[in-house]
Formats: sequence, structure tokens, C-alpha cells
Amino acid sequence: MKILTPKQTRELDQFTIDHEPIASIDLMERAAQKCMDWIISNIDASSYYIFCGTGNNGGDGLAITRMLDPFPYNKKAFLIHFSDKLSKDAKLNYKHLKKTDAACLSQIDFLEDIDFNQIEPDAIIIDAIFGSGLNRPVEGLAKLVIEKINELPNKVISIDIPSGLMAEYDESYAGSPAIIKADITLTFQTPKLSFLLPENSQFVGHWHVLDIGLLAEYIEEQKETHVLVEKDYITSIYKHRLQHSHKGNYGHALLIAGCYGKMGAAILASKGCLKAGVGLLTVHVPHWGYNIIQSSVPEAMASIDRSEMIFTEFPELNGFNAIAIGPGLNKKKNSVVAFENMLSKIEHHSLVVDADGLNILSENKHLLNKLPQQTILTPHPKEFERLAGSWKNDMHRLKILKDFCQQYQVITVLKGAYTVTCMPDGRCYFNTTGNPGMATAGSGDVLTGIILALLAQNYPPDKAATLAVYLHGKAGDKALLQESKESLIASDIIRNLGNAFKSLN
Ligand SMILES: NC(=O)C1=CN([C@@H]2O[C@H](COP(=O)(O)OP(=O)(O)OC[C@H]3O[C@@H](n4cnc5c(N)ncnc54)[C@H](OP(=O)(O)O)[C@@H]3O)[C@@H](O)[C@H]2O)[C@@H](O)CC1
Ligand SMILES: Nc1ncnc2c1ncn2[C@@H]1O[C@H](COP(=O)(O)OP(=O)(O)O)[C@@H](O)[C@H]1O
Ligand SMILES: [K+]
Repeated sequence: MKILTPKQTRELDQFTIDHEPIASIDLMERAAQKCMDWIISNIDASSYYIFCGTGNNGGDGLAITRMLDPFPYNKKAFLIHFSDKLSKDAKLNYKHLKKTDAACLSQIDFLEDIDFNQIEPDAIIIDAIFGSGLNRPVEGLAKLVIEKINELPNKVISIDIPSGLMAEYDESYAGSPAIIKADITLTFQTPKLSFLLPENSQFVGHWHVLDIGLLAEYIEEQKETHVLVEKDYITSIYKHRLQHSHKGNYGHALLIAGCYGKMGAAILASKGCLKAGVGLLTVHVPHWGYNIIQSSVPEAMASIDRSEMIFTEFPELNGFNAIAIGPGLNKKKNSVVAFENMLSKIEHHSLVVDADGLNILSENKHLLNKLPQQTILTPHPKEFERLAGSWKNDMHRLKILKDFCQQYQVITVLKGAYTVTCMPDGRCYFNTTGNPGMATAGSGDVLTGIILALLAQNYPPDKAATLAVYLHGKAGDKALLQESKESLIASDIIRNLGNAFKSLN
């Protein structure tokens, strides 16, 4: 699903109004009805307090209040009068609600006009103060109301976007002084970019996209800049195995991993790779790790370093079509030299760099220029900061990520919730699978193994990265059916890779 900018969202609304065609007031009615349908199906409450602004978001809130009328709920709508400029459609809905139930509607000029004590703790608050039209930090009356709502124990449902949050912002934006902390956000047609950034999860809560019938024609024409990766996209890139295939069809991968004390990383990445369908896997380990890898991963072949403890050399690269380097490596000088040598020998191979491979790059930045085009880097945020520098806010981090990928022509998988895979041309793919149980030692090593396996199977690097990230998260979600978020460990992700692949069929 494409994520649209605020400008594109406005254009999409207008395109739908012009081409469906539909009057804007009817579109608002449709949006409000979709919210109502969702609320009635999912929420069990007897009282609703609807806080409405003066723009079209407030118009949605006023329409929702009217639609609650046939139901046996207590309801009260507050028009937060922070501006005299009521939008045309908000005005129509204001009049309409006055006719339906004038008593439930109050205009609020001062915070004291609202008796917050009357709001029962189990009542639902609907936040329709600001939507996508917010264009500056919230001040004055609206700020006071938002702060007060955030102090209440009530469940809050935000319409379109939590009031005070912007769909997109730049690095100079230090956050609005007041933003609604929603439990649920019901957003229209496509999610907003800000929903996917860690710093905003405290405001957005669980978000749901409601299809209000805005025209797909317009969305299809837009460039794929920010994409939410869901099952339909993944099934479109997934290649089924052919009946008459043999292991030679699925590539020969080389994994360079492990050092004294960190052989576990090599084992986890190897297993992730094998369980993601590679034909053949060779693991290059220090001498000391030979017995460990052979007995823990009998399916893999071993290539043994002359060094007892660390990575100092690599096997002949001909014969491998994909290489991963980094899990459980180390950053000693001899390893850096071997890494640099290897980069100079790479020709047609696809490459993944993780963990200490990334730390070597951070400490030897000239090596970034030697990476083959479309190399996949898989940093967690700390590793990315070491690679590319620090950021002022998460939207700025996204900009740094795009600049970095464009400068070095690499693909970067920035890990976390909504892992973002950024392409050399700056396109960003946000993953939707995975859970906090995956924040556990070795989980990233498994991902490296999966990416390696898909590269060896000849997936183009951009598709290998997005598919691997999706499958890794899906395996984590499947693991959660038997485990808790605390008990889930990296081996559980490996064990559930089969279930993750099956979910694509
Ligand atoms: N278009 C459609 O077809 C559909 C739209 N829909 C709904 O419309 C919503 C977008 O509506 P919107 O554009 O009217 O913006 P909204 O956020 O309600 O109001 C902002 C207003 O407040 C003002 N303002 C801004 N910042 C401010 C601040 N800090 N402090 C004080 N004032 C501030 C600003 O005016 P300004 O003062 O800048 O002139 C603006 O007029 C969207 O989220 C969705 O819910 C749905 O019904 C589906 C169909
Ligand atoms: N809250 C979360 N939601 C979804 N995925 C997560 C979450 N926390 C961590 N993960 C995933 O778990 C993996 C952790 O990787 P990493 O930090 O490199 O771990 P390690 O270095 O221990 O192997 C990443 O793929 C990341 O996306
Ligand atoms: K809102």
C-alpha cells in the first residue's frame, strides 16, 4: 500500500470529488459512516464524548455524533471554537446535528466550558479536533483541551490522525506542545508516514485504515516513494519452487561469520539461511569454530580460516553467487584487511553486510565506496547512527537514510518495529510483520541468513530484502502463537520460518 504525502492526500480527495464524482459533503458522510461502522463493530461502550475542531476533521466528528443518534448511547459533542472559520462541510454538519439533537452539542470558548468531571471513566472520547489540515503547532484553547484529554483515563479514538500530530514534518520540527495520545486511530484510505516512526507510537496507538472509496486510479499514478509492505505485495514477488528443480537451482551461499565466543551468531545465521531455501551453504569460520559449526549445522559445509580465533581470509569466491559477512565477526585489524580484500574480489556476487561487518564500515568509512552497488546493509538504529551520523527526529532519520542509500548506492534495512528497507533511489518500504518478542539476541543474525538465502536464489536485492524482512517478522509472529513476547528467542524464529513461507500460499 502506498503512503501518500499530505499534498497527495488533498489531491486524492479532490480527484475523487471531481471524477467519481461526489460532493465533498457526501464524501465526509461516507468517511463518518465508515468510522461509525468500525466503532459499532469493535467498541462496547455506553457513552461517547466527541471533541470537534472547526475544520473538516471536526466535520467528521459532528457527522459521527449525528450517526450515534439512533443508538441508545449517551453522547455529547463539543465544538472547540479555536477559530471563527468553520469549514463549509463542518458548518453543514453543525446545522444538521443541531436539527437532530441540539441538546448534545456545545460550543466551547474556554476550557472551563467543559465539565470534565461528568465524563465517566469508561466513556469513549472521540478526537476530531485536527486532522490532516494541521499546519502549525497547536496553541491556545485547543492545546489546553488536548492536554486535559491526555490526563483522563478514558479510551481515545482519533479520527484520521491524533490531533496535534502532523502526517509529515521536517528535521526542524521538535514536536507539537500538545498531541492527543490515542488508543486507536481510524485513518482514511492510506496510513500517514508519521504513524510508522518510533517517536509517534505513543500518540497513534493501534491504527486502522478505513477504505472510504477514494479513487485507486489516482493512487496508482503516484510514484512509489513510501510503501507499506503487506501480504499482497509479498505474494506478488514470491517465487514458487519448480517441480523439476534441484539444489543447483537455489544457489550456493557463502556466510562469513563467528569468532571465538560468538559462534552462536554463525549458527543462527546458517540455520536462517538453510530454512529460507538456499541450495547450498558454505560457512567460513575461524579454525576454533570448525567442530561447532559441523556438529550444530550438519547441512552446511565449512570453510576454515587459518586463524584460530577470528576472520582473516576468505575462500575462492567463484562458485558462490551470494555472500553475507558480519554476524559474530569482530573488528580486529586483520579482519578489516580481509574484508577490504574480499570487497576488491567481488564481481557478480550479491552481498549482505551485518553486525561487525557494519562496525568495520563505520570505523573505516572509505570502505563504503568499495561496496558493490545494491549491497544490502542491515543495521539496527545504533549501528546506523555509527554509519551515517545522528538525527534530530525520526523524520530526519528517514532523510539521512535516503541520502545514505543514494550516496553509496546501497540498500539499507533499518531494523526495528516497521523495519524500513531503503533503496538506492530513496524508495522506502515499511514492513508490517514482527513483534517486540523479536527484540532478542540473535534475531538479527537470523534475518541476515534469510536475506542471504533469497539472494542466492536469485531474487533481485531489493526484493530479497523486503521479502526476507517480511518472512522474518512473520516467523516471529507465528512463534508468538506458542511463546510469549518474553520467552521468544531467535531459534523460535528459525523454527517458524516454514510457517511463514506457508502463509504466502
Ligand atoms: N477533503 C475531504 O474530502 C475529506 C476530508 N476529511 C477530513 O478532513 C480532514 C482535513 O480537513 P481540513 O483540511 O479542514 O483540516 P483540519 O485538520 O480538520 O482543520 C485544520 C483547520 O484548522 C486550522 N489550523 C491548522 N493548524 C492549526 C493550529 N495549530 N491551530 C489552530 N488552527 C489550525 C486550519 O486553518 P488555518 O487557520 O490555517 O486557516 C484548518 O482549516 C481530514 O483529516 C479528514 O478528517 C474526511 O471527511 C474525508 C473527506
Ligand atoms: N518491536 C519490534 N517489532 C518488530 N520487530 C522487531 C522489534 N524489535 C526487534 N525487532 C526485529 O528483531 C531483529 C533484531 O535485530 P538486531 O537488533 O540486529 O538483533 P541481534 O543483534 O541481537 O541479532 C530485527 O530484525 C528487528 O526488526
Ligand atoms: K483527529
